[in-house]
Amino acid sequence: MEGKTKVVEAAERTGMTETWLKKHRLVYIGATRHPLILSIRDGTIDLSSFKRWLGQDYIFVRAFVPFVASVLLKAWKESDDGSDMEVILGGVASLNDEIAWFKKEASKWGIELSGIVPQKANLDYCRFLESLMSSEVEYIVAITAFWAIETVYQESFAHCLEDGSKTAEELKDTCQRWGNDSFGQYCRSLERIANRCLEKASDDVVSKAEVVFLRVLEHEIEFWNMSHGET
Ligand SMILES: Cc1ncc(CN)c(N)n1
Repeated sequence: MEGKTKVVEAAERTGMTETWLKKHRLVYIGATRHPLILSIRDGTIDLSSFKRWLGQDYIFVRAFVPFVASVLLKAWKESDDGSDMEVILGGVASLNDEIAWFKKEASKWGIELSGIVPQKANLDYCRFLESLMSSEVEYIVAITAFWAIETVYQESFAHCLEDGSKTAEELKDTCQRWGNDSFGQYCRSLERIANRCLEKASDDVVSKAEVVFLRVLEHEIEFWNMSHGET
């Protein structure tokens, strides 16, 4: 009987990310349909907001690299599936391209990246990433955060490329960077890893992962809010 209960619990856990996305729908929409994204999509974006976001995101991405490296290390030590490492390594490779892209894009917009001062929301987000790098944080919790961080950008920028969007030509490259199909597939690979791990995790670890998922969404909203220039 006890064995049967365990099987049922595991089945209920299949697709935990889907459950969370439904449960926290409003916050998820806040993160993926932020006014900055909507203004890119409807062509009304104020370019100074876009440039502020670009400069801050370059700083964020530099801090994101060691976080992803820490997830890779956890996968190597804790994962029961060797192919996780390859997906995460693909993420590291894409961040290498991302950094080069930021430099090129900044020069296109006349932004001096070395002069950017990180804003509070950015520092808070980077500190949060750093807390997840601790060896005490389980792989499952870290991979959940990684999936959520990448997926928010994928869903946000893909929205600016959908039929009917009026995204300016000069911003399409930015939207393509995260909104393209192959980035979408990579996010779904991360989601599959997270779900597979969550299925086998203890209730305690699943709760920790859910809290971290929500905190990622909140940090992403604060991050977009910085583009207003008030923080
Ligand atoms: C804030 C933020 N979140 C996510 C991503 C996607 N790597 C990003 N570049 N910046």
